Amino acid sequence: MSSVKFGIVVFPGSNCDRDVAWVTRGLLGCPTRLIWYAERDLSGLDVVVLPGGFSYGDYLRCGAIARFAPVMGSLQEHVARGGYVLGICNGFQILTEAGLLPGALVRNANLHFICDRVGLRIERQDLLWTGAYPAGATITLPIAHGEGRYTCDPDTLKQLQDQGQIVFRYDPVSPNGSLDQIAGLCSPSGRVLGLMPHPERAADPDLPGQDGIPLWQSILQGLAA
Ligand SMILES: NC(=O)CC[C@H](N)C(=O)O
Repeated sequence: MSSVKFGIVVFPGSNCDRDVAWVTRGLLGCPTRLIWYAERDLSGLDVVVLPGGFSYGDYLRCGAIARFAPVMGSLQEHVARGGYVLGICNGFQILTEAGLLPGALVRNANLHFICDRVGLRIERQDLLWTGAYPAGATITLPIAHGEGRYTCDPDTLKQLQDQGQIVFRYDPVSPNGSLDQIAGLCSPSGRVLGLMPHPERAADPDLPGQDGIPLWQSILQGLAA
């Protein structure tokens, strides 16, 4: 039993909240609280997860409405206090819409929803999220999105590159046309991570892929230290 406390925000239309809870509570044995989007209490949580799904039916743009949910004000405060946030897929989209991560996720280059397993290169091993992966690791994780093509202006891209904020790159090919093969990035402090692939769908020993397991182990190792 680990004492790392996870919160998972549930928006109307989230569909990966219970998958994340299955990993954090079921497999890792960590205290895990599901937090309805209208709540504001994030006290006592180490890591807040924004899960994948179709919040508000993906109307306007994925994540564009969820960013106005009451819980998002508390999430901003959680970040300001130095708390950790993990945005997976729709969660990553919500983080960019909320300005907690730079840039935007727009329609896949082929205009199709892509459900597949993709290769990824892990660019940093010094973060809370990646410490348990071997240096230079390439892994395979599932993706399932229609708006996963990362884009930003040239100055922002240079800043992301210079500050080492790009954590995951598609390798060898980007399935969705993402700028600079970007699949996941972090805030300058490294405490906020967003990624399009789904590490929670590659953590159960009964599933064919388990390359998500080290991401969850990294968090436990980092916060237990
Ligand atoms: N799996 C997800 O979180 C999907 C995100 C979003 N609904 C999209 O299609 O891009």
